Amino acid sequence: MGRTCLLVVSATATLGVYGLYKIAGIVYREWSSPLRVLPGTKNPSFIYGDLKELWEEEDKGTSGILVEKYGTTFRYKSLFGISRLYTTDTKALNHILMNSYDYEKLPESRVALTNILGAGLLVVEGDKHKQQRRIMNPAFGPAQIRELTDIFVRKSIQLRDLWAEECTKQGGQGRIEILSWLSWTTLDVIGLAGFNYEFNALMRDSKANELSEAFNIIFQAGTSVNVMLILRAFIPALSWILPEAGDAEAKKASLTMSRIGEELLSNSKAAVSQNESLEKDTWKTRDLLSLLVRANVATDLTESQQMLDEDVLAQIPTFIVAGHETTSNATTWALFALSSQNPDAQTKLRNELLTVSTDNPTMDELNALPYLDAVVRETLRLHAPVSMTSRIAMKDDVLPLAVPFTDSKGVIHHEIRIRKGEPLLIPILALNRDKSIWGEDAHEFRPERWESTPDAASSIPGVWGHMLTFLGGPHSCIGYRFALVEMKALLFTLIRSFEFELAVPASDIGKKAGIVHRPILLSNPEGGSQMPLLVKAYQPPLEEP
Ligand code: HEM
Repeated sequence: MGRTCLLVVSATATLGVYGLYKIAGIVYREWSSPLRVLPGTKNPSFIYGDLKELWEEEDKGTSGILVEKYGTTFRYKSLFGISRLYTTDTKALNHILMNSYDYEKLPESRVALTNILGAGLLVVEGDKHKQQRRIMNPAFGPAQIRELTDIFVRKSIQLRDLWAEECTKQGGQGRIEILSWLSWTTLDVIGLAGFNYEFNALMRDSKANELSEAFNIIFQAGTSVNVMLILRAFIPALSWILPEAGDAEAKKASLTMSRIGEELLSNSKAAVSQNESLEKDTWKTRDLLSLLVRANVATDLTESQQMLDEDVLAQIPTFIVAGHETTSNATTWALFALSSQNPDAQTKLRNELLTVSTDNPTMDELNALPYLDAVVRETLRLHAPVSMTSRIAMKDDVLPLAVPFTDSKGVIHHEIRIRKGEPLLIPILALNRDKSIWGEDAHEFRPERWESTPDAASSIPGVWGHMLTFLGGPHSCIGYRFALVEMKALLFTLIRSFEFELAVPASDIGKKAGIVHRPILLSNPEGGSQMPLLVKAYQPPLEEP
């Protein structure tokens, strides 16, 4: 007993000393932080610092207010008063994004996602990222997306017909919760276009599909990553102390995902090798996975440059995670904006879309519609589904600034020193809504602004559209062309067929910040993510006799 007591006391003492050592390290790092020269916020809370205000900005969709208050580059307080950098300076962000191997994604989120998804493109860094990106880039090129367009259109038409039935059932005008429907549609699309798999998510009566069920268990009904998995990635010891009740179920789901993934991969391989012997015209395998399998065996790659089967497999859940809720939320926000923020734009868009004589447009026909393009751009600027992301500096570095700042001694600084290990925010939405770039009406939904893009926007280091919505640099969204054409196909089909109105007062629509920004009803936040619209078939006006 005496011995056990001694052991407990010495273990507690060791832990105590270790704790003090760690705290002293944090205090010293803060005291010696090069960020101390930056103008700083007032630190409203010792525990939360400015985090509550930052999250509130995200939730209320008022991104950019802190920038208006403190300028382009400032120091905010994170938990327990630790200083962090906040910058919308385009030169600094360009430096971070273009040198993406010196500014990696946070290890905590990478570990959590790797545990769930495997080492797919969303989580790998360094040489492995370069290798995967090189092999996968061609599968996301314009020619490939052109081939996939009829899947986008087919699924949009299926959704249109289902909404028409709903309207009829409800006596003409239907109250439809569009977010769920769009989410089922984009899941079906990514299944077919991503790996030739039919989720049948839009067929609500059919038995839940095995893969989507497994996926829902792991991702809690597709809304957010399992918090416990993230916590255990942060603190691996938790797996020992707190075996989670749903663990067995999650493991089973994970095994189901792996088994189906392996089947899909072997089907893809078989189809690719069969097609290799056919004429190019009869080439049938156009889904992303098959293109990836094909690129992975390309003759200019040595065996060591090729991706391992397990890495190819990891791309299946990666496509689902990255490409499904992002696009459904973006399309939901587009319909919200056209219903309540600018209903005239809805009419103008419909008039343009009705000039097309087919219900089955090609990618080129969709891309030739200027107002549709402007509506998609304006939606992705004002309602970027991923509102911010983060990085961590892998080495000491210096960030150049386009807009210098003045410290408390009146010294002007044209750059900021960054220490290895410094976490950094990339405020996507704040930059997309920055009044100094977009003008005083930056918070308004005005597709016409795309008739002449402001000069200042050209300095934004985004891969597409003078905005950060798909980020920029080597880690930018590989699926942006896919998302754009899918959104266009959906809007084309739905706006031609229906008239949309918000089913609740606009002031009741809020945003729930998360990895993806989702709409909620402020009057009923417990009701979860939703966007109820009143939908009725569009009736063209009668022609004058
Ligand atoms: C409107 C729809 C979409 C938006 C707003 C969006 C946004 C983004 C953003 C902001 C990132 C960078 C995240 C970071 O590095 O922190 C990203 C990465 C990525 N996205 Fe998308 N995305 C969309 C649709 C898609 C689609 C349809 C796919 C696939 C079919 C896809 C696949 C990916 C992948 C694989 C990455 C990781 C790329 C890398 O790190 O190299 N995304 N996306």
